[in-house]
Amino acid sequence: MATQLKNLSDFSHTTVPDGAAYKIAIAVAEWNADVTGSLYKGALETLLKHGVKEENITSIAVPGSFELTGAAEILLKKHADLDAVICLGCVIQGDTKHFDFICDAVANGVTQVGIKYSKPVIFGVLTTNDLQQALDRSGGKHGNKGDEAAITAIKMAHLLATA
Ligand SMILES: Nc1c(NC[C@H](O)[C@H](O)[C@H](O)CO)[nH]c(=O)[nH]c1=O
Ligand SMILES: CC(=O)[C@@H](O)COP(=O)(O)O
Repeated sequence: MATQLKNLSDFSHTTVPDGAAYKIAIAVAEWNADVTGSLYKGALETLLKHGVKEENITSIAVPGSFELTGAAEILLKKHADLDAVICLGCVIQGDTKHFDFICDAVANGVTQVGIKYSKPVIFGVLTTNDLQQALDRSGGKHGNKGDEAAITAIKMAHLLATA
């Protein structure tokens, strides 16, 4: 499987633009808080490492991943100067189809919000079969999806500013 071949958070630091000029928001779901807390820590540290100023980072928490779409809408409607929104969550398969509905809703929802506001809305949501897969991707052997989301946000903000 692809993920067994590499750490998904490996990035060439020379290809990441300087984030000093960008204002970025992070929306993080509280469901599976141990996992999403690690995603958030990784995203925040990565933004700071790549030059985003602490005063230019806005963070909000929402109950679950399903609410991330609403969070992105609220943030971009209220803060027109945002350059990107990072949405972090962890959806773990249970016994019913609820997992499918949440995953589809948040993936499609954040996509539509990004299109609506012409701003990068980054899908940093783990959608896993079990807790171990989530732990492996939030600071474990397969890296940290939060790091990846932060790098993506900076790259897309740079693209928006320079295209
Ligand atoms: N089971 C998970 C949820 N469920 C909650 C939903 O996201 C939502 O808050 C609820 O349906 C009310 O609208 N959320 C996750 O983020 N992760 C899960 O595993
Ligand atoms: C993704 C979920 O909502 C899930 O954790 C809920 O579990 P279940 O499908 O057993 O109700």
